[in-house]
Amino acid sequence: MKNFTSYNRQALIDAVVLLVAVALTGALLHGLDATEALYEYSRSHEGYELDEIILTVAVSSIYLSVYTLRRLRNLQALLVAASTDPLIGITNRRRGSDLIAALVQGQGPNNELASIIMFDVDDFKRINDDYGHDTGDEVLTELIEVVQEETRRMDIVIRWGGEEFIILCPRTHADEACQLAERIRIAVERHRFRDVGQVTASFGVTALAPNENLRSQVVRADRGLYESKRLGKNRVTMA
Ligand SMILES: Nc1nc2c(ncn2[C@@H]2O[C@H](COP(=O)(O)OP(=O)(O)OP(=O)(O)O)[C@@H](O)[C@H]2O)c(=O)[nH]1
Repeated sequence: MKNFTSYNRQALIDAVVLLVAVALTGALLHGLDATEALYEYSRSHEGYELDEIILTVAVSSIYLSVYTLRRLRNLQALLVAASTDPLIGITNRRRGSDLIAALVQGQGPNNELASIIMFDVDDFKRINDDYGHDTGDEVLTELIEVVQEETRRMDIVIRWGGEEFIILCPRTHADEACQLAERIRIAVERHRFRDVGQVTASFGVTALAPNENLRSQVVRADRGLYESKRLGKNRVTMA
Protein backbone atom coordinates (compact mmCIF):
# COMPACT_ATOMS: atom_id res chain seq x y z
CA MET A 1 0.00 0.00 0.00
CA LYS A 2 2.80 2.35 0.96
CA ASN A 3 4.70 1.55 -2.27
CA PHE A 4 1.56 2.04 -4.34
CA THR A 5 0.96 5.44 -2.73
CA SER A 6 4.55 6.57 -3.25
CA TYR A 7 4.41 5.31 -6.87
CA ASN A 8 1.29 7.41 -7.47
CA ARG A 9 2.96 10.39 -5.85
CA GLN A 10 5.98 9.99 -8.15
CA ALA A 11 3.76 9.74 -11.23
CA LEU A 12 1.91 12.88 -10.15
CA ILE A 13 5.17 14.78 -9.61
CA ASP A 14 6.45 13.63 -13.04
CA ALA A 15 3.23 14.84 -14.66
CA VAL A 16 3.49 18.23 -12.92
CA VAL A 17 7.13 18.55 -14.02
CA LEU A 18 6.14 17.75 -17.61
CA LEU A 19 3.45 20.42 -17.58
CA VAL A 20 5.76 23.00 -16.02
CA ALA A 21 8.51 22.14 -18.53
CA VAL A 22 6.10 22.55 -21.47
CA ALA A 23 4.78 25.83 -20.07
CA LEU A 24 8.29 27.15 -19.40
CA THR A 25 9.50 26.17 -22.84
CA GLY A 26 6.54 27.94 -24.43
CA ALA A 27 6.99 31.02 -22.23
CA LEU A 28 10.73 31.15 -22.92
CA LEU A 29 10.33 30.82 -26.66
CA HIS A 30 7.65 33.48 -26.59
CA GLY A 31 9.35 35.82 -24.12
CA LEU A 32 12.70 35.79 -25.85
CA ASP A 33 11.13 36.30 -29.24
CA ALA A 34 12.70 32.97 -29.96
CA THR A 35 9.91 31.94 -32.29
CA GLU A 36 10.85 34.80 -34.62
CA ALA A 37 14.54 33.88 -34.52
CA LEU A 38 13.79 30.21 -35.05
CA TYR A 39 11.54 31.08 -37.94
CA GLU A 40 14.39 33.05 -39.55
CA TYR A 41 16.76 30.20 -38.86
CA SER A 42 14.44 27.63 -40.40
CA ARG A 43 14.01 29.85 -43.46
CA SER A 44 17.75 30.20 -43.95
CA HIS A 45 18.35 26.48 -43.34
CA GLU A 46 16.21 24.62 -45.79
CA GLY A 47 16.58 21.31 -43.92
CA TYR A 48 14.83 22.56 -40.74
CA GLU A 49 11.16 23.21 -40.20
CA LEU A 50 10.14 25.61 -37.42
CA ASP A 51 7.77 23.02 -35.94
CA GLU A 52 10.56 20.45 -35.78
CA ILE A 53 12.93 22.86 -34.01
CA ILE A 54 10.32 23.84 -31.40
CA LEU A 55 9.36 20.23 -30.89
CA THR A 56 13.02 19.22 -30.43
CA VAL A 57 13.63 22.02 -27.89
CA ALA A 58 10.42 21.16 -26.00
CA VAL A 59 11.11 17.43 -25.89
CA SER A 60 14.74 17.99 -24.80
CA SER A 61 13.74 20.30 -21.96
CA ILE A 62 11.02 17.90 -20.80
CA TYR A 63 13.45 15.00 -20.92
CA LEU A 64 16.08 16.98 -18.98
CA SER A 65 13.56 18.04 -16.32
CA VAL A 66 12.30 14.49 -15.75
CA TYR A 67 15.84 13.09 -15.80
CA THR A 68 17.03 15.65 -13.22
CA LEU A 69 14.03 14.96 -11.01
CA ARG A 70 14.66 11.20 -11.14
CA ARG A 71 18.33 11.73 -10.22
CA LEU A 72 17.34 13.91 -7.27
CA ARG A 73 14.87 11.28 -6.12
CA ASN A 74 17.53 8.56 -6.36
CA LEU A 75 19.88 10.72 -4.33
CA GLN A 76 17.20 11.24 -1.69
CA ALA A 77 16.58 7.46 -1.55
CA LEU A 78 20.32 6.88 -1.08
CA LEU A 79 20.45 9.41 1.76
CA VAL A 80 17.51 7.69 3.50
CA ALA A 81 19.15 4.26 3.04
CA ALA A 82 22.43 5.55 4.51
CA SER A 83 20.67 6.59 7.71
CA THR A 84 18.25 3.67 8.14
CA ASP A 85 18.71 0.23 9.67
CA PRO A 86 18.00 -2.31 6.89
CA LEU A 87 16.37 -4.93 9.15
CA ILE A 88 13.97 -2.81 11.19
CA GLY A 89 13.73 0.37 9.13
CA ILE A 90 14.50 2.73 12.02
CA THR A 91 17.31 5.28 12.40
CA ASN A 92 20.73 3.62 12.32
CA ARG A 93 23.66 4.29 14.61
CA ARG A 94 25.46 6.64 12.20
CA ARG A 95 22.47 8.97 11.87
CA GLY A 96 21.52 8.48 15.54
CA SER A 97 24.99 9.59 16.67
CA ASP A 98 24.67 12.75 14.57
CA LEU A 99 21.25 13.50 16.04
CA ILE A 100 22.42 13.05 19.63
CA ALA A 101 25.55 15.16 19.01
CA ALA A 102 23.44 17.91 17.40
CA LEU A 103 21.06 17.92 20.36
CA VAL A 104 23.95 18.15 22.84
CA GLN A 105 25.50 21.05 20.92
CA GLY A 106 22.17 22.86 20.86
CA GLN A 107 21.73 22.64 24.64
CA GLY A 108 21.95 25.75 26.74
CA PRO A 109 23.63 26.06 30.16
CA ASN A 110 20.46 24.78 31.89
CA ASN A 111 21.16 21.17 31.15
CA GLU A 112 18.80 18.18 31.21
CA LEU A 113 17.01 19.41 28.13
CA ALA A 114 17.14 15.96 26.63
CA SER A 115 17.62 12.38 27.75
CA ILE A 116 18.51 9.03 26.26
CA ILE A 117 17.14 5.60 27.09
CA MET A 118 19.34 2.65 26.22
CA PHE A 119 17.76 -0.80 26.18
CA ASP A 120 18.70 -4.32 25.29
CA VAL A 121 16.69 -7.55 24.93
CA ASP A 122 17.19 -9.94 27.85
CA ASP A 123 18.63 -13.38 27.04
CA PHE A 124 18.45 -12.76 23.34
CA LYS A 125 21.13 -15.36 22.65
CA ARG A 126 18.79 -18.00 24.06
CA ILE A 127 15.99 -16.83 21.74
CA ASN A 128 18.35 -17.22 18.77
CA ASP A 129 19.56 -20.60 20.01
CA ASP A 130 16.06 -21.96 20.72
CA TYR A 131 14.11 -20.54 17.75
CA GLY A 132 16.74 -19.65 15.14
CA HIS A 133 18.26 -16.44 13.89
CA ASP A 134 15.31 -15.55 11.60
CA THR A 135 12.88 -15.69 14.51
CA GLY A 136 15.38 -13.59 16.48
CA ASP A 137 15.21 -10.99 13.70
CA GLU A 138 11.39 -11.06 13.81
CA VAL A 139 11.45 -10.56 17.57
CA LEU A 140 13.56 -7.42 17.11
CA THR A 141 11.12 -6.02 14.53
CA GLU A 142 8.10 -6.84 16.70
CA LEU A 143 9.83 -5.38 19.75
CA ILE A 144 10.35 -2.05 18.02
CA GLU A 145 6.67 -1.99 17.00
CA VAL A 146 5.76 -2.36 20.68
CA VAL A 147 8.29 0.31 21.68
CA GLN A 148 7.00 2.75 19.08
CA GLU A 149 3.46 2.35 20.39
CA GLU A 150 4.66 3.87 23.67
CA THR A 151 7.08 6.55 22.46
CA ARG A 152 6.00 10.10 21.67
CA ARG A 153 6.20 11.69 18.21
CA MET A 154 9.36 13.60 19.12
CA ASP A 155 11.26 10.54 20.37
CA ILE A 156 13.67 8.84 17.96
CA VAL A 157 14.32 5.12 18.26
CA ILE A 158 17.82 4.22 17.09
CA ARG A 159 19.28 0.78 16.46
CA TRP A 160 22.59 1.13 18.25
CA GLY A 161 23.90 -2.32 17.39
CA GLY A 162 22.74 -5.95 17.54
CA GLU A 163 19.88 -6.18 20.06
CA GLU A 164 20.77 -2.83 21.67
CA PHE A 165 18.74 0.33 21.04
CA ILE A 166 18.71 3.98 22.12
CA ILE A 167 15.68 6.24 22.36
CA LEU A 168 16.59 9.88 21.98
CA CYS A 169 14.07 11.95 23.96
CA PRO A 170 14.35 15.67 23.19
CA ARG A 171 13.09 18.21 25.75
CA THR A 172 12.79 15.46 28.36
CA HIS A 173 14.17 15.41 31.91
CA ALA A 174 15.73 12.16 33.09
CA ASP A 175 12.87 11.36 35.49
CA GLU A 176 10.34 11.76 32.66
CA ALA A 177 12.51 9.52 30.50
CA CYS A 178 12.54 6.97 33.33
CA GLN A 179 8.73 6.97 33.38
CA LEU A 180 8.69 6.47 29.62
CA ALA A 181 11.22 3.63 29.90
CA GLU A 182 9.10 1.99 32.59
CA ARG A 183 5.99 2.22 30.36
CA ILE A 184 7.94 0.60 27.53
CA ARG A 185 9.33 -2.09 29.84
CA ILE A 186 5.83 -3.05 30.98
CA ALA A 187 4.45 -3.01 27.41
CA VAL A 188 7.24 -5.34 26.23
CA GLU A 189 6.78 -7.66 29.22
CA ARG A 190 3.01 -7.89 28.58
CA HIS A 191 3.29 -8.39 24.83
CA ARG A 192 3.15 -11.93 23.53
CA PHE A 193 5.65 -12.30 20.70
CA ARG A 194 4.81 -14.57 17.74
CA ASP A 195 6.42 -18.03 18.21
CA VAL A 196 8.42 -16.92 21.25
CA GLY A 197 5.85 -15.69 23.80
CA GLN A 198 7.19 -13.43 26.52
CA VAL A 199 10.32 -11.34 25.98
CA THR A 200 11.74 -8.80 28.40
CA ALA A 201 14.24 -5.96 28.09
CA SER A 202 16.51 -3.99 30.42
CA PHE A 203 16.92 -0.22 30.38
CA GLY A 204 19.46 2.48 31.33
CA VAL A 205 18.41 6.14 31.37
CA THR A 206 20.52 9.28 31.50
CA ALA A 207 20.13 13.00 30.88
CA LEU A 208 22.26 14.43 28.09
CA ALA A 209 24.82 16.77 29.61
CA PRO A 210 26.05 19.79 27.65
CA ASN A 211 29.76 19.92 26.82
CA GLU A 212 30.07 16.19 27.16
CA ASN A 213 31.05 14.07 24.19
CA LEU A 214 28.75 11.49 22.69
CA ARG A 215 30.83 8.58 23.92
CA SER A 216 30.62 9.63 27.58
CA GLN A 217 26.85 10.18 27.33
CA VAL A 218 26.34 6.71 25.89
CA VAL A 219 28.73 5.13 28.39
CA ARG A 220 26.59 6.61 31.20
CA ALA A 221 23.38 5.17 29.74
CA ASP A 222 25.18 1.85 29.23
CA ARG A 223 26.19 1.86 32.90
CA GLY A 224 22.51 2.14 33.84
CA LEU A 225 21.66 -0.71 31.47
CA TYR A 226 24.46 -2.83 32.92
CA GLU A 227 23.13 -2.18 36.40
CA SER A 228 19.64 -3.28 35.31
CA LYS A 229 21.12 -6.52 33.98
CA ARG A 230 23.15 -7.02 37.16
CA LEU A 231 20.10 -6.51 39.38
CA GLY A 232 18.20 -9.27 37.59
CA LYS A 233 17.12 -7.80 34.17
CA ASN A 234 13.66 -6.56 33.10
CA ARG A 235 14.10 -3.25 34.92
CA VAL A 236 14.94 0.45 34.47
CA THR A 237 17.97 2.13 36.08
CA MET A 238 18.80 5.84 35.97
CA ALA A 239 22.53 6.54 35.55
N1 LIG B 1 18.76 -12.69 15.27
C1 LIG B 1 19.67 -11.73 15.51
N2 LIG B 1 20.55 -11.90 16.52
C2 LIG B 1 21.43 -10.90 16.77
C3 LIG B 1 21.45 -9.73 16.02
N3 LIG B 1 22.44 -8.94 16.51
C4 LIG B 1 22.98 -9.59 17.54
N4 LIG B 1 22.39 -10.79 17.72
C5 LIG B 1 22.68 -11.82 18.71
O1 LIG B 1 22.30 -11.35 19.99
C6 LIG B 1 22.96 -12.16 20.97
C7 LIG B 1 23.37 -11.30 22.13
O2 LIG B 1 23.88 -12.13 23.11
P1 LIG B 1 24.44 -11.61 24.47
O3 LIG B 1 25.31 -10.41 24.24
O4 LIG B 1 25.06 -12.78 25.18
O5 LIG B 1 23.22 -11.05 25.24
P2 LIG B 1 21.94 -11.78 25.84
O6 LIG B 1 21.88 -13.23 25.49
O7 LIG B 1 20.77 -10.96 25.44
O8 LIG B 1 22.20 -11.69 27.38
P3 LIG B 1 21.87 -10.45 28.33
O9 LIG B 1 22.11 -9.20 27.53
O10 LIG B 1 22.80 -10.59 29.49
O11 LIG B 1 20.45 -10.57 28.75
C8 LIG B 1 24.14 -12.83 20.27
O12 LIG B 1 23.87 -14.21 20.18
C9 LIG B 1 24.14 -12.18 18.87
O13 LIG B 1 24.52 -13.10 17.88
C10 LIG B 1 20.51 -9.60 14.94
O14 LIG B 1 20.45 -8.61 14.23
N5 LIG B 1 19.64 -10.62 14.75
